[in-house]
Amino acid sequence: MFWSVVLLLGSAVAAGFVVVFLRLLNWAWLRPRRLDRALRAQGLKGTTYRFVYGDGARMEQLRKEREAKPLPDLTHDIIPRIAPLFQEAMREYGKMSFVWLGTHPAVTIMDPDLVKEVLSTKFGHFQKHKPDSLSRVVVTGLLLHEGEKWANHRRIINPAFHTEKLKCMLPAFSECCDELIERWEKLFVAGGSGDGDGEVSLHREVDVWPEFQTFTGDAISRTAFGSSFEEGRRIFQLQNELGEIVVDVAQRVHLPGYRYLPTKTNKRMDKILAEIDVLMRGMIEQREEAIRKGGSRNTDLLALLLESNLKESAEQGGSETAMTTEDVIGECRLFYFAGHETTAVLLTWTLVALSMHPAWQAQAREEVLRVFGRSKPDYSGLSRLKIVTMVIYEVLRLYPPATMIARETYKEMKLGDVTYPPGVELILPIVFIHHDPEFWGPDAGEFNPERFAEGISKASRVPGAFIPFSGGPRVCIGQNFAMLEAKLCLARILQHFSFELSPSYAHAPYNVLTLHPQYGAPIIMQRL
Ligand code: HEM
Repeated sequence: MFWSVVLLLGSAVAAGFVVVFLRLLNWAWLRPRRLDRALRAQGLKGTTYRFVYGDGARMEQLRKEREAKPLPDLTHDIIPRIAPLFQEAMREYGKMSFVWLGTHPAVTIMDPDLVKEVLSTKFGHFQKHKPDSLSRVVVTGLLLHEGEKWANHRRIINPAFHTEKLKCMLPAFSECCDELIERWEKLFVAGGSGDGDGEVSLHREVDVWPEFQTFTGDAISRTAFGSSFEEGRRIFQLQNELGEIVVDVAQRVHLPGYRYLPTKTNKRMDKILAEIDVLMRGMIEQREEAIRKGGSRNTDLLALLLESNLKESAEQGGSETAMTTEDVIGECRLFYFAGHETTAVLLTWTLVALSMHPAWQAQAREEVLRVFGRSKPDYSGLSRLKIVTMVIYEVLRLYPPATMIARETYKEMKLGDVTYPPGVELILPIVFIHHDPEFWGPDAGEFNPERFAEGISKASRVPGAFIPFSGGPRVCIGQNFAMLEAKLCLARILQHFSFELSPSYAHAPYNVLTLHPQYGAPIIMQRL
C-alpha cells in the first residue's frame, strides 16, 4: 500500500515535470521554430533565432557601442544610433524582415498602406503587446486597455480634448510659458539670480532639455488639475520618479516577476503608487462633489473627464460602462506619462533643429512677430502660424518622440501577402518610415520644412507616411493638445530670444521610451 502511494505520487510529480518541461520547450524552442518556418515559407527573411534571448545580446551590444559616443557630426541621420539592430536587419534581409525580440519574431512593416491597415483594423485583431508587471507601473489607462474597455474609456475621454476645450486651456499653457520665459530672462542678470545689481549679460547657456521637462510637467499639472495645481505638481514629481525607476530597473534587471519581489526599489514604487492614489482620490472626491452640487466651473482635464463620466453613468445602462475611481486615476496618470515627455522631446529637438538651421529660425520668428508682435499669442493667431507649424512637423518627422510602435497577432491574421500566425510582433517603425527616401524623396535626411508647405497630405510621395501620433482609432488623443502647447511655447521663445547650439552640445539622440538627447541640449540664448 505504502509503496503504491509513493509510486502514484512519484508518477504525478514526474508527469508534472514533463508537462512543465514540454511547455518550456515549446515556449523557448518549438514555437519560435514553428513561427520562423511559417514566416520564411512566405518569403520573409530575418535573423536566426537564438535560444530564449533571440537578438537580445546583439541588440545590447550595438546599443552600448552606439551610445558610447555622440554622432560624428550634426546629421539628422539618427537611425544608426537609435535603432541599429533593425537597420542592420533591414539592410541584410529587406525592409520587411524580422528580428527576434526574445522568443517573439518582430516583423518590420514599412509600407504605409499596411501600417494603416494594422492601425485601423477593428480591435481584437492586431492588439498591443501586453506589458509586463514592471511596465504596468507606468503604462496605464487607454494605453493599456483593449476591446470594449478601451472603446468606453476613449468615448468618455474624447470630449475633454475637443478644440473648444483646448481653447480654454490656453491661459494655463500661457502661464507656464510666462514662468519659463521669466526663468530664462533672470539668467541674463549677472549672477543668474535675477536680483543682482542689474549688470546684464548678452548671452546665456541654457540646457533646454530639463527646462522643457519642467515646462511640460507644469503644463500637464495645470491643464489636468487646474485649481489643484500643487497636488498636480506633486503627482507629477512622483510619476517622474516612478518613470525613472522603471527605466532604470528595465535596463538592469531581466528577471520575470521581479516586480513581485520585496526589494527596496519595489517597496519605493509601491509607496509612490500609494501616495499618488491618496492624492488623486482626494481630488476626485472633491471634484465629484462639486459637480453634483452644480458648483464646478473647472475646465481642466480632470473636471471634463469626471463630467463626461458622470453623464455616462446617468445615461441608461451607462453605469456599467462608466469609469471607476481606479480607472480615472489610471487615465490621469497616463496624461503625465504620455503627454509630458513626448512634448518636452518635441520642443527640445525643435530648438536644436532651429539652432542648426538659423535661416528657418529667422523665418519662424519673422512670422511670429508679424502675427503677434510682442503681445501674447491667442488661439486664432496660433492656428494661422504656417511656418511654425511646418517647422514642428519637420521636427516630428526627423525626430519622432515615439520612434516605433508595435502590435501583436493574437490569432492568424492576413496582412498584405503574408498570413501571420499568432504570436508575431508587428513593428511599425515610425522613424524609419519618416526617413525613407522612397516616401520623402532624395532629401529625406535633410531638414526642409518647406515640404509641409501644402499640408501633411502633400508632403510625402505616398499618403500615410507621416505618423508621429500614430493613426486609426487609437491615434494619440493628445495630439492637438501637444501641438497647441508646442506652438505657443515656441512662439513665445522666438519673440524673446534668438538661439544657437552651445559649443558643448553633443548630438546624441537616444531612445529611452522616447527620443531623449543623451547629453542634454545646451543652447546659447541671446535676448532680443
Ligand atoms: C509630441 C507629443 C506627442 C506624441 C509624439 C505622441 C505620440 C503618441 C503615439 C505614437 C501614440 C500611439 C501609441 C500606440 O498606439 O502604441 C500615442 C497615444 C496616446 N497619447 Fe500621445 N503623443 C504626444 C502627446 C500626448 C499628450 C500631450 C497626451 C495627453 C495629454 C497624450 C496622450 C496619449 C494617450 C492617452 C494615448 C493612448 C490613446 C489610445 O490608445 O486610445 N499624448 N501618442
